[in-house]
Amino acid sequence: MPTLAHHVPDPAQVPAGTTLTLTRPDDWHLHLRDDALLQAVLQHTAKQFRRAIVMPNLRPPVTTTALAVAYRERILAARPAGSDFEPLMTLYLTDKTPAEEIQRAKASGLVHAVKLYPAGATTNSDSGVTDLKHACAALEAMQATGMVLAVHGEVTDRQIDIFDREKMFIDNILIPLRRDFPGLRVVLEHITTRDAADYVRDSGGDIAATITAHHLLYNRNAIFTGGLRPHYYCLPVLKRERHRQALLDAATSGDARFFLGTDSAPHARGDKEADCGCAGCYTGLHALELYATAFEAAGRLQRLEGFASHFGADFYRLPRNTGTLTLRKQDWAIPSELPYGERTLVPLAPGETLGWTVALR
Ligand SMILES: NC(=O)N[C@@H](CC(=O)O)C(=O)O
Ligand SMILES: [Zn+2]
Ligand SMILES: [Zn+2]
Repeated sequence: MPTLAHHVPDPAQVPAGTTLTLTRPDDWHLHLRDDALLQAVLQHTAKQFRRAIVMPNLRPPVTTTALAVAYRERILAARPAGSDFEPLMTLYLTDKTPAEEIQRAKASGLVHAVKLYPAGATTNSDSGVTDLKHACAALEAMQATGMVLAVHGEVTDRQIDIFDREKMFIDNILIPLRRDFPGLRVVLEHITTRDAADYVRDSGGDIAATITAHHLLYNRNAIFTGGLRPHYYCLPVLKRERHRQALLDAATSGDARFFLGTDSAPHARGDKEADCGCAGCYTGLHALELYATAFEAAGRLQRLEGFASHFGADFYRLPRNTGTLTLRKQDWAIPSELPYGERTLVPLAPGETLGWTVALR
């Protein structure tokens, strides 16, 4: 097997032992799953983040406020002892979501976004929206109540090259949608291209984007280094280096429209190492260490706090956290796998060494 050691960039800019203290960060795009997998991953996220926007793509999907409230209870029950982690719930938009469901979600105070999965775009998206014209009533209610629309921004037409699906979504779906609903508050999730970063930076109105650690650290070569690397496969798929550079520029620019969303998306090892492997990278274990590595490589560690701890809360109109988290420049070996039940989970960059450790909170 070829070594993966060259994968994580090797910045070596900051002396060992340096510490970086941030306001406690939040994760604005996270998959926690359910049952045994929820049990396995929640402890990792709860150590790193105070709050997270929890994605609703369970089977069956979280389509109602009642389901979101019940899911929230399961998450709270799975927290490690003493944890004050707070799940921020989302609803899964379908062709049939009624306006009243949006009003109920808003009134609950527990649902903070509604998620648009174009049907078939990604993991567990088959109940997603087939055509936005079916979602008009829900979108109007979202616009009226200020509920955030969180978007998986890829077209699903198989004729379109997979590397072009994000740009095509912006041009053909997002721009017309925002023209029809100018007051809609939108987060374009897990952006992967220069086109998306330019669009979010330059267009007017209430729009922001989340950026994952893996899209800041890797380009598409990572999927094919010496052979096929399923643990680097996610959607939207990693892109060319020039896109990675644009994302790193955006994340480290200090522009409040760009903030942290890990898109940590755990799948059992066997479900990724398969004929038709699942999309998703597991970064819940070491998200902040990965982001710190990317920001350090860009020479912009001082911009990490805004990105990780301020801008997302501001966009979601939630108070910024109190308390702090400290990262220390200290080598830390990423485990090659993690047990959960009878199965295992492979974190991003298994077996590699990161230069940062979460020291204390
Ligand atoms: N990002 C992924 O590759 N996978 C996510 C779904 C998603 O966020 O699109 C998952 O739920 O596994
Ligand atoms: Zn997605
Ligand atoms: Zn996701």
